[in-house]
Amino acid sequence: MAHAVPVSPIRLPASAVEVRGLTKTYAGTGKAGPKLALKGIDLTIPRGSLFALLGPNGAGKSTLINILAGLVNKSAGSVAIWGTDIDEHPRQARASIGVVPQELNMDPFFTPREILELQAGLYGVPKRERRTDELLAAVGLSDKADAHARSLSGGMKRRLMVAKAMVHSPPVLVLDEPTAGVDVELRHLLWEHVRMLNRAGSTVLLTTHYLQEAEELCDTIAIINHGAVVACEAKSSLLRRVDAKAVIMLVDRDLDAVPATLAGFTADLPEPRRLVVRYQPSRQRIDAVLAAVAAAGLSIVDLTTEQSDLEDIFLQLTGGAHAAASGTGAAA
Ligand SMILES: Nc1ncnc2c1ncn2[C@@H]1O[C@H](COP(=O)(O)OP(=O)(O)OP(=O)(O)O)[C@@H](O)[C@H]1O
Repeated sequence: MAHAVPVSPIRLPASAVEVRGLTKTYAGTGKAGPKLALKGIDLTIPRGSLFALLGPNGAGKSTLINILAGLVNKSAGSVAIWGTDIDEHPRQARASIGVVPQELNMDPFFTPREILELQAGLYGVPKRERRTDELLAAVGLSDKADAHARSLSGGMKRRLMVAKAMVHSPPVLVLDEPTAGVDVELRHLLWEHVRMLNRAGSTVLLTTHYLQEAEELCDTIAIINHGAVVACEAKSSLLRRVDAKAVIMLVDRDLDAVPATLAGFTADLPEPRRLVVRYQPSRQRIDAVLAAVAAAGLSIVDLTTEQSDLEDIFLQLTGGAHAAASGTGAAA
């Protein structure tokens, strides 16, 4: 009688990346003394997440990414990528991660197909397992497969870099400033592409100076400042951290001053008919604001509300030492 062979479940790591007590001190050069770039950080990147790493210039983002990529040696602490310790099994750890660097470094005389084939060779991917055509199609470059890389636009080159980082099918993909310097339209295309990769199962870690990019694209956000992690949590919980909302009302008559009925709130009168009332949603309700306006005998003609965004939280957590810009602007 045949016995059923127990099927062993595929073992997936609890988290995509686990960083514990990670420290990096760069040796001093010339007059400059040693630089402590990472101060014993702990960081967990959940499996399947679309994770943003934010921080002002010099915070330590590139240092962290370069350690993950095996390009910079850590001074202390441990790093596991897809469950593999980078010290114990460096090759296996490196095979679990694909890094798209900021600079578009590629040989201009090779074609996208050749670039992907070379990269696959570098990672020892056997010919029959290569997915060159599939990857070119995935990044929308099938029709450029045999064109010289120098003839590609900046956006095409960036997409080719993403394909290049994926030739060895790493479960973790790191994108360093993926949309730096690209126009708004292309940025949206790249975002869509990153979402698609994430839906297809890749854990994506990206660094960005565009706070809007992190807010729109990512589900988990870490902020580092001066080599330390100052926040690492789900975007929704991070956004709830700043407990402040504003309600802006246009009222039916001119006022000389903020009505006394609004004494329990922080209120301004920027124009005779425009009242701005700030409140803390955790302990105050918008009904109370509206009731206080009604109690002053005013009718509301129009009303809008404003909520704190990632920029407020970023500035609060990094000490505002940094001129962040929202919208399409850069935070650097
Ligand atoms: N090779 C190096 N030698 C000495 N110091 C370095 C070296 N690389 C980085 N640093 C320093 O380490 C700190 C962290 O730098 P890092 O490049 O990791 O920051 P970052 O967050 O990536 O900044 P940016 O947003 O400007 O890219 C900075 O003070 C930087 O000057």
